[in-house]
Amino acid sequence: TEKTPQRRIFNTYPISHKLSRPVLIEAFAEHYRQLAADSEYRFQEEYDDLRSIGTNYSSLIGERAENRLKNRYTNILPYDHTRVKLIEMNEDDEEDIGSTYINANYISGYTSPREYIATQGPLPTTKDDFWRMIWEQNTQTIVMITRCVEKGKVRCDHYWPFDSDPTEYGDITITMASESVLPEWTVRDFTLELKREVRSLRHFQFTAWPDHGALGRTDLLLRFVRTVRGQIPRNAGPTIVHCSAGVGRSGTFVAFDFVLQHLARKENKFIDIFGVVARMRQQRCYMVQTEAQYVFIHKAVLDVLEGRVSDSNW
Ligand SMILES: CNC(=O)[C@H](Cc1ccc(NS(=O)(=O)O)cc1)NC(=O)[C@H](Cc1ccc(O)cc1)NC(=O)OC(C)(C)C
Repeated sequence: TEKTPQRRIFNTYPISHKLSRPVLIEAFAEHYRQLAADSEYRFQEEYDDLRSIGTNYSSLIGERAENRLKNRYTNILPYDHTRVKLIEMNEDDEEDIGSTYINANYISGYTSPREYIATQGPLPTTKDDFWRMIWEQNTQTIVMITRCVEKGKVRCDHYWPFDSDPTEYGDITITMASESVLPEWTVRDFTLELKREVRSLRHFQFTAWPDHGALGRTDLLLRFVRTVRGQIPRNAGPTIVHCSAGVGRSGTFVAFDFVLQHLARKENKFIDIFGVVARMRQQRCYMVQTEAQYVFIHKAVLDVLEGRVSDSNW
């Protein structure tokens, strides 16, 4: 009998497809419409395809018994391969991994492989380590996307001074130089001092985004991201982005900031939100933690492309 021609069936995407799904910018509106059709069926499908990405990476240091109390949530641990290591404090020869541990990961961005550090909201027991990380990483911008207490639950320690009195966090003295409270966010300027060296840092706290919820208004996120992006010093180390767990709202902020930087370059003809989130998921677990946040990123990008919200860089 005539041999049936062998049809090669790809039951698994080639790796490149699995981790990226670029869309022509001029076709993005139609792409969004298709994903949103039938009660967002294809958004759900695409978000489900992200679930397994990154789950093969280990979090052995975060799982250690001596580090258990340094984690805010039992299920949100930093991957070993991208975790931020605090510089050794003791002189002993053997490495004391516990003294170098903080629940934080480097996240690559549009201009640098360590453009951001995504981290949990500090705990009372980790806020000194948090400031130590900021000093060691030469961070000059903190983006906080949570309130300390939401719906009666503590989401983050008040890890900065309550007033302008200099306050010590370990070896570092923090002084609040100014505080500007706006309807949706607060901007604070701090000075940090260690062994007579003084540095400055700007703290942006977005206060209008409930945990596990979607923000709803894309113009708010756009204005906030642009405000922050426009004030990050060029010579600074990684920008710290945190919420309560450092994955949902933080991941949404980072993804949108990345895409806006990408769109600002006219030579770019494609946009790959799936690929941006997939890459972040290989660096920190659950980045963009809900499907609603994933849809929200798309809606915010669509609104920018269609001019419903103005972004002068774009
Ligand atoms: C869905 N909620 C969670 O997964 C949170 C961690 C978390 C993730 C994301 C966010 N949003 S944010 O990243 O935007 O801050 C807040 C909190 N985890 C907990 O509350 C976990 C329970 C849990 C929930 C879901 C799960 O799959 C596994 C374990 N509880 C927990 O860690 O309990 C403590 C705080 C008493 C130690």
